[in-house]
Amino acid sequence: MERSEIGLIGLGTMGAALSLNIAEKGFRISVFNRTVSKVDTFLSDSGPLAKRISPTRSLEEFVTSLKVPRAIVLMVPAGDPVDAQIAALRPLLDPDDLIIDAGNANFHDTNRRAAQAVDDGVPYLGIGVSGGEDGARHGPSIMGGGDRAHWDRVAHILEAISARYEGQPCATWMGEGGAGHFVKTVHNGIEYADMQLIAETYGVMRDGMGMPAAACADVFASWNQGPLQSYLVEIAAEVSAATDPATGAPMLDVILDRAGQKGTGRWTVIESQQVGAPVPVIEAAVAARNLSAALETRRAGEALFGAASRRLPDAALSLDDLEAAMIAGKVMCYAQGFDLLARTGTQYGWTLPMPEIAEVWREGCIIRSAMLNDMAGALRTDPDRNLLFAPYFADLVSRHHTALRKVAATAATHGLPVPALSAALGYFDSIRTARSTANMIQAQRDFFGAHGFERIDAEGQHHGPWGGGG
Ligand SMILES: NC(=O)C1=CN([C@@H]2O[C@H](COP(=O)(O)OP(=O)(O)OC[C@H]3O[C@@H](n4cnc5c(N)ncnc54)[C@H](OP(=O)(O)O)[C@@H]3O)[C@@H](O)[C@H]2O)C=CC1
Ligand SMILES: O=C(CO)[C@H](O)[C@H](O)COP(=O)(O)O
Repeated sequence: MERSEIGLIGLGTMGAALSLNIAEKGFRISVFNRTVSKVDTFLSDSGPLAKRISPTRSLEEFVTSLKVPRAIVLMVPAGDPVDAQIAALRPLLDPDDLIIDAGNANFHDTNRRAAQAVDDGVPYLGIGVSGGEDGARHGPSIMGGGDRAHWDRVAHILEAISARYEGQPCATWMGEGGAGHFVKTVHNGIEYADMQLIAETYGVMRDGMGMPAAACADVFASWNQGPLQSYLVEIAAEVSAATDPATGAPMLDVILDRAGQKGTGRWTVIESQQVGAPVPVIEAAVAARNLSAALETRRAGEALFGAASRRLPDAALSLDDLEAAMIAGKVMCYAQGFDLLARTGTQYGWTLPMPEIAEVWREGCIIRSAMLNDMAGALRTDPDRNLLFAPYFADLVSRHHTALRKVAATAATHGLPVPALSAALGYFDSIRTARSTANMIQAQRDFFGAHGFERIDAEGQHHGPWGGGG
C-alpha cells in the first residue's frame, strides 16, 4: 500500500476533522485511535476522502504505514495522555521521526517535552490549533512551536490545511519549545474574556432590559456588522436565535448556567502573575467561569441575601451604550493579552512575532475578528507598545470609555454582575492615573517590614519615621 505523508493519532472531534482536512488538501494520511473501532467508523464516514486515508489498527501498523522520515500528529487530551502516547510511540520510531502535539498542551509541558526531545536527539513540535471542529475541518489557525527546521519539514502541510486571510496562510512558527502552545494558551485566555464580555452584555439585555433571546440575537447580529464583527459575536447571535427542539423554548433559556473549562484560561492567568503582566479582564473571565460552576453556592447566596432587582429603569442604558462598552472592554482585553505575550517571550528566550500573532488570528481561530487586522497593523508599527497607546486604539477607547463607565456603574447600581466589563474599566482608570495609591502600600510595607521606599524628591531607598520592622 502507498505510504502516507503524515499520520494522526486521536480521531476525536478535532483529530477526525483535521484528518479530513489533510486528506482533502491532497495528502495521504494514516490514522489510528485508541478505541480501534472508531477508525472504521471514521473511514466509513469519510466519503470520497477515504481514498487518501489509510486506516490502521495497531501502533505498529500505523508506524509502518508512514513515509520516512515520519511525521505524526497527536490529537489527544493534554497532559498524561500525551506523555503516554509519546512513550508508546518512540520505541517504534526512527531517530529523525517527528512527533507533533497538536492538542491544547500546557506550554510548560511542551517546554519539558521539547527539552527531552533535544536530549534524546529526536524531533518534536508543539503546535496550537484553533477553530474548533469546523476550523479543524476547513481551515484552522495554527501556532507552531519547536525547532524551526522541524517546523519547516511540515510547514507545507500545515499551511495547506490552515485558514487563509487574503491568501496568506494562518499558520506561523512562533518560536522554540512551547512558544506555539503558549500563544495558543493566551489565545484561549482572550477567548474566555471575549466570551465573558458577550455573556455580560447578554445579561444586561436579558435581566436588565427584559429582552427575550430572539431580540438579543438581533442585537448581536447587528453588532456583527460593525466594529465588533467577530466569530464569537456572530455565534452569540446564532445561539440566541436557536430554539430547543424538545420544548420549543429559546435554546439559551434551557441551558444550565454552569460553564466548563479545560485549563487554558487558568494557565494564562497563572502565567500573567508569574511575569507580572496583569490581565484583569481575563482573570475576571476565569473567575466568572469558576463562579458559574459554583451553582449551589449561588443559589444559597440568592436565598440568603435575596436577588438584586437587576431590572434597569427605562432608558437607563441604550443598546448603543452596550455596544460601545463592549468595544472598549474588548480593546482592553486584547491590550492585556498582547502585553502578556510581549512580556513572557523574553522570560523564556523567545522573540515572539507580535504582529504575526495578530495576523495568524485574523482567520480560522475562535477569536477571529475585524479588530485583529487593525491590531496587526498597530503591532507592526511598534511590537512592544501596549495596544492602548497605538493611535487607532487610543482613539477607539477615548470615544468609548464613557459608555463602559456608564454600563459598569448602572449595572453595579442594579446588581447586574459585569465583572469583566468592570475589570476593563478598572484597568483603564489605572492606566491613566499617573499618581496612584501605591505610596500607601509602600509606606505600610516599610512600616511592618522595613522594605524601604523611593521618594518623589530624592534618589535611593528610604525609610519612614515609624521605626520600621514592627
Ligand atoms: N474541541 C475543540 O474545540 C478543541 C480541542 N483542542 C484540543 O485538541 C485535543 C483533542 O480534543 P478533542 O478532539 O476535542 O477531544 P475528544 O475528546 O473529542 O477526542 C479525544 C481523542 O483522544 C483520544 N484519547 C483520549 N485519551 C487518550 C489516551 N489516554 N491515550 C490515547 N488516546 C486518547 C480519544 O480516543 P478514544 O476514542 O479512544 O476515547 C479521542 O480520539 C485536546 O488537547 C483539546 O484540548 C484544541 C482546539 C479546539
Ligand atoms: O481551544 C479551544 C478553542 O480555542 C477549545 O475549544 C477549548 O476546549 C476551549 O477551552 P475551554 O474548554 O476551557 O472553554
